[in-house]
Amino acid sequence: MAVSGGPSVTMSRHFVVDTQNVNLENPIFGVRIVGPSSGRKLKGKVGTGVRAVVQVGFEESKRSRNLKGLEGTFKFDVVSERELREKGFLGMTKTKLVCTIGPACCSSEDLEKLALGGMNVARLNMCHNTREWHRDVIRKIKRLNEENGFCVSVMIDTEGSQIHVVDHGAPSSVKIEEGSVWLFTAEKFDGSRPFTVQANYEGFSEGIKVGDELVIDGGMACFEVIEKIGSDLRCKCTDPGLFLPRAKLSFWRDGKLVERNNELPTLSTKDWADIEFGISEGVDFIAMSFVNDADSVGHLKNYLSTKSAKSIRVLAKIESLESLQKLEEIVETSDGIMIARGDLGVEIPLEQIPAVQEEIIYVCRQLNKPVIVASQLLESMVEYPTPTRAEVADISEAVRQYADALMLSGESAIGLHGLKALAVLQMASSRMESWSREESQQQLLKQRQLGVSLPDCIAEQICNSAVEIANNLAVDAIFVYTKHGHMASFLSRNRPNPPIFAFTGEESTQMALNLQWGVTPLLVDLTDNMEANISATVDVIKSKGLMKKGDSVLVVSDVIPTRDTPMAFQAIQVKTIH
Ligand SMILES: Nc1ncnc2c1ncn2[C@@H]1O[C@H](COP(=O)(O)OP(=O)(O)OP(=O)(O)O)[C@@H](O)[C@H]1O
Ligand SMILES: CC(=O)C(=O)O
Ligand SMILES: [K+]
Ligand SMILES: [Mg+2]
Repeated sequence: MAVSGGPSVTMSRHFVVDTQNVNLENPIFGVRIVGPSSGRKLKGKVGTGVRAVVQVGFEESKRSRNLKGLEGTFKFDVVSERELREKGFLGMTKTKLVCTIGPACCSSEDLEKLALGGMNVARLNMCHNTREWHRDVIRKIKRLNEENGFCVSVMIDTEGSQIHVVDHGAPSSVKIEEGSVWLFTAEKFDGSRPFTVQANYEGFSEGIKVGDELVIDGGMACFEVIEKIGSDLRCKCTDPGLFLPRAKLSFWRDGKLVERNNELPTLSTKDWADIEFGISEGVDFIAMSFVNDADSVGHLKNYLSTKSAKSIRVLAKIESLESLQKLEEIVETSDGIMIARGDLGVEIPLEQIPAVQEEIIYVCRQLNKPVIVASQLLESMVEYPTPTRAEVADISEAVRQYADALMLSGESAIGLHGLKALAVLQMASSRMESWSREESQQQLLKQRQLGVSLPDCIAEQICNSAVEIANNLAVDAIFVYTKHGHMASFLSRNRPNPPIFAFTGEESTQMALNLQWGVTPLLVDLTDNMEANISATVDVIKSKGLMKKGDSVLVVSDVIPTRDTPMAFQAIQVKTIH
């Protein structure tokens, strides 16, 4: 969609940068609008070849005269390139897809199919399988990225500490009849002992009283505690159902959860060993299970920086009652959030999950952290080749709420139709994205100002305004040049209509941005000369035939101070392609 002959716009209106909350210690701060005749206010139609520039900085900066050429060139990952070629800018999917890798999809061929199917992040759940198995999968993914031109990030998900069943006397599920009496113990037993269940943690019954309710997997079956013998519990089934392997145990009293995770560390000795493993294998994300407070997240982040692994992003999994109570501080401290609805449903009544999900997504957007909606999105597809209508509605709701990413668990890890499930995720999210656009439901967020320092405030406001401009002008794409990904992430936070192409010189930034809504991260050697960076990247896309005359892009760049440009500034430019 070219802007040539497009809507008449009063450029100056869009470029108002809200400086109300900015601490204006520096009096030279201001907005400069550069039109075709520099210095004059630009008013009227945006036509082909017209370029408008807004610069915000501490003072008008000197243009670098050192027009060095671009050192390197960038490569599209094969999936983004194909998607752009097939569907055009507006057709690119915004919602990111995470797939859990398990025995059903761990061969190189399977992983390649998932990558081609749109997997942005591969998740390895350290609860299962051996470290050697995980290492093998990580290396296969890295090889595919390198040799086949994919861009798939790797996430490990810690096992965490949780009370669950180790042994219920059978390899798969066991039926629980109404009225049957079972012994729950932490002691290991050999072979099969009927009506006996081993829990993983010897303190599992601490503080539990006769009369408490024991709930299996958030409602798969219920028991009443009828006797306490030492630390063992004798329980009578009040609501029949099933024990699955690793079934989770929660205790309830007077309709309220008996909170108990405090006794267990968020990161166990095994988790620390898995984290070491993740660092040595160069993973991009660590998802921390059963986070209860911000301190544990901060602790892991500090640890990673002492290990020179600061670029690994830490995602806090929200799956306990306690984490909900401390949501804001956890979101603030972490690099992103996973709404782990599976375990969350064990800790809070199921009917609260939809509202809690919406609230978490809202808080994450406010604080500008990527958020993944996880678990049971397409549960029926573990077995069946088509989803239920309710599942499609669930996916659509998460997309409508503007979650950054959706995650498959068992659907890809052990399911019979993992690839199909991925296709359903992509189709359903892409449909809802375009619907949202058509319905123009995208009002700008009533945003909280996040920046504290003046440069941070400027970057944030620039991105908010840039998205408004991009939507109003209906540009085809937004280009952002970014080192650490902050500007790209602020653009994504505004959920713009056009796709965001984030050019970065840092591989860790590229891999981290893989999780952010609407962002296609591209690795490129950036020089200090932003004009040269812009024209070189545009040239590459043009030379691939992915952009044509009349297409328009909005460019957001961050010029870092150098000897030639001693002042840092950010600029928004709208360019049409000749
Ligand atoms: N690496 C693996 N090896 C074997 N089975 C796996 C593996 N990863 C996942 N699975 C299987 O897929 C199912 C769903 O996987 P997933 O990791 O999402 O479980 P989960 O219980 O929801 O996650 P979490 O333990 O983090 O709460 C698991 O129950 C397990 O049977
Ligand atoms: C993903 C996960 O950990 C859960 O849903 O519990
Ligand atoms: K886990
Ligand atoms: Mg979980």
